[in-house]
Amino acid sequence: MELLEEHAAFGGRVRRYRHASQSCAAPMSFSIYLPPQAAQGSLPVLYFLAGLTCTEETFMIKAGAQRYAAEHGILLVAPDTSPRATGTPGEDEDWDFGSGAGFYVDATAAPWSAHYQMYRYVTEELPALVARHFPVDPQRESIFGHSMGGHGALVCALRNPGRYRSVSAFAPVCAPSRSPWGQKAFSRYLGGDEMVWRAYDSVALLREQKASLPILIDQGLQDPFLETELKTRWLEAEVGNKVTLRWQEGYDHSYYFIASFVGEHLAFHARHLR
Ligand SMILES: N[C@@H](CCC(=O)N[C@@H](CS)C(=O)NCC(=O)O)C(=O)O
Repeated sequence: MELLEEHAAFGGRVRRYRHASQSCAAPMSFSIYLPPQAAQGSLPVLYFLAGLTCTEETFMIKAGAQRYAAEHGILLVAPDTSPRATGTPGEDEDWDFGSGAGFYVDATAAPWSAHYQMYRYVTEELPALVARHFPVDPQRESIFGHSMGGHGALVCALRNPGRYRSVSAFAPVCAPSRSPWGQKAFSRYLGGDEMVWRAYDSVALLREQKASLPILIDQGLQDPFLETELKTRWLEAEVGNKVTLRWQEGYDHSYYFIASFVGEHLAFHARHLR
């Protein structure tokens, strides 16, 4: 692992690393926050998956989560949103597909399948790497995310019952199979068979969910993507009884919204990670 930068924050350290990823057959970058308690022993770990156009830096810079992670003694890990500069033709043409838009799936369709293996990266390779290099208790993991990353967090937790103690999301893409962003990404990463898409669709997964899982979702009512892309009302109608969904009046899709509620999300995860 190559350390790219390091900063003191709230008595702990923010670090950014690059490493050779096996899953993505490419270099991948991630940020980590080590709270002050990391000097004393192993801690619970909370993964954050970011949205379209974001990198491993966005959440660490904009969400203001370090204050709360230091308070609760939780280690934060934020991966990049896709592999980059893989040489895949077309990967930099769209802001909502390819680079910065891996959608947390394991691509099965060429040419994307060679590098775009973000589901495996986030659920297997990165946690193993983090456990090897940092003082984490791998039995105490939770996950959260925003927009495309809210979709990713929900899918990772719902597909691995018992693995994550809790999951939360800010403005998640709840039903990518019904959203233009999701349809564009899934048809190119996974191919045209919509039955296959279900394995990465939170509403579909929640319908079949059996094991109980603490799920918190915050959604702003002034979010410009709410009706077209996020399909939160569809989630509420279909499986609303399985999640705690909070509608937040006046809030939009930005990191100002995330920063306003990130403390409550950290407290929610801290309760389940104890
Ligand atoms: N294409 C638009 C929308 C992209 C967008 O809203 N991205 C969200 C995630 S879906 C985000 O977090 N952007 C980064 C930021 O706000 O710092 C843009 O680039 O402004």
